[in-house]
Amino acid sequence: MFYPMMINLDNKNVTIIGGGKVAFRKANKFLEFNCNVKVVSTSFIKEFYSIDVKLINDEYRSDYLKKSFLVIAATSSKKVNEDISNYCSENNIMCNIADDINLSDFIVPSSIKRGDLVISVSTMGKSPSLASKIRKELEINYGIEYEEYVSILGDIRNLVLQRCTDKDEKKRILNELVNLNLEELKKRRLDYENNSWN
Ligand SMILES: C[C@@]1(CC(=O)O)C2=NC(=C\c3[nH]c(c(CCC(=O)O)c3CC(=O)O)Cc3[nH]c(c(CC(=O)O)c3CCC(=O)O)/C=C3\N/C(=C\2)[C@@H](CCC(=O)O)[C@]3(C)CC(=O)O)/[C@H]1CCC(=O)O
Ligand SMILES: NC(=O)c1ccc[n+]([C@@H]2O[C@H](COP(=O)([O-])OP(=O)(O)OC[C@H]3O[C@@H](n4cnc5c(N)ncnc54)[C@H](O)[C@@H]3O)[C@@H](O)[C@H]2O)c1
Repeated sequence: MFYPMMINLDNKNVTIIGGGKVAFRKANKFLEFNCNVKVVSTSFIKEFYSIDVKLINDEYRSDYLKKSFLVIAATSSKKVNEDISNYCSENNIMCNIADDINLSDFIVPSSIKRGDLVISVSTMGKSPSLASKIRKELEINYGIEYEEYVSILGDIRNLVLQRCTDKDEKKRILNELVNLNLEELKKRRLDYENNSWN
């Protein structure tokens, strides 16, 4: 079973083997999470040349996986993908094998990111198409305005945690904040910055 968790990828090395559309989709997604992405492949689709990743035009060799925090095998060769999986398990590197969930230590859910709001959907590999369809529905329901909304919630939460000493009161305020709209939330932040509680 795959356990959902959030991994800190700040400045971590992610290595992707393969340069097709699957590798590109994964590379592009990782870039949203502030890590160093290296892609090794015998060919690259043109989209790779306009994103901020290190491209190495070569066949897979295990040397390329050294010092990787995460590895994605997305070549069109089942054999190469299996070799990558074997190297990773022998060397305790977490890997995702794009054509074999059973060889994967982690799988990539479909997700949307609105600043610090991240919503992920997985079907445990039963239907990536359904995960993608639900992601598209979420994109409509949770628009870019959520970026600011969550950021303000974070500001207010810090103020409440600093200034409110009663545990139940703290919980009540934090739970109720999410029912306010953006404008009400901005006003509340101002109120709390000026130290008035209600
Ligand atoms: C979510 C998403 C994230 C991403 O890749 O970034 C993702 N697949 C996406 C799309 C997609 N993938 C496929 C189709 C064609 C329709 C179909 O086959 O169903 C479509 C639809 C499309 O293209 O629109 C084919 C496919 N996928 C896998 C296999 C191999 C296998 O089943 O073993 C094959 C057959 C390959 C073949 O036959 O050659 C395996 C995996 N795909 C996963 C993730 C993991 C499980 C996620 C989950 O929990 O459900 C897992 C297990 C491993 C992994 O990749 O991490 C991304 C949607 C992004 C978005 O749009 O939001
Ligand atoms: N997980 C998913 O979401 C998903 C979705 C569709 C397909 N797949 C699987 O992912 C894999 C890749 O799919 P794609 O559509 O991107 O394929 P693709 O054929 O477009 O790309 C494959 C890439 O692998 C590279 N490659 C092949 N052999 C290599 C080697 N020895 N060393 C380095 N690079 C090598 C090729 O140059 C090419 O860039 C396939 O196995 C496919 O079945 C996974």
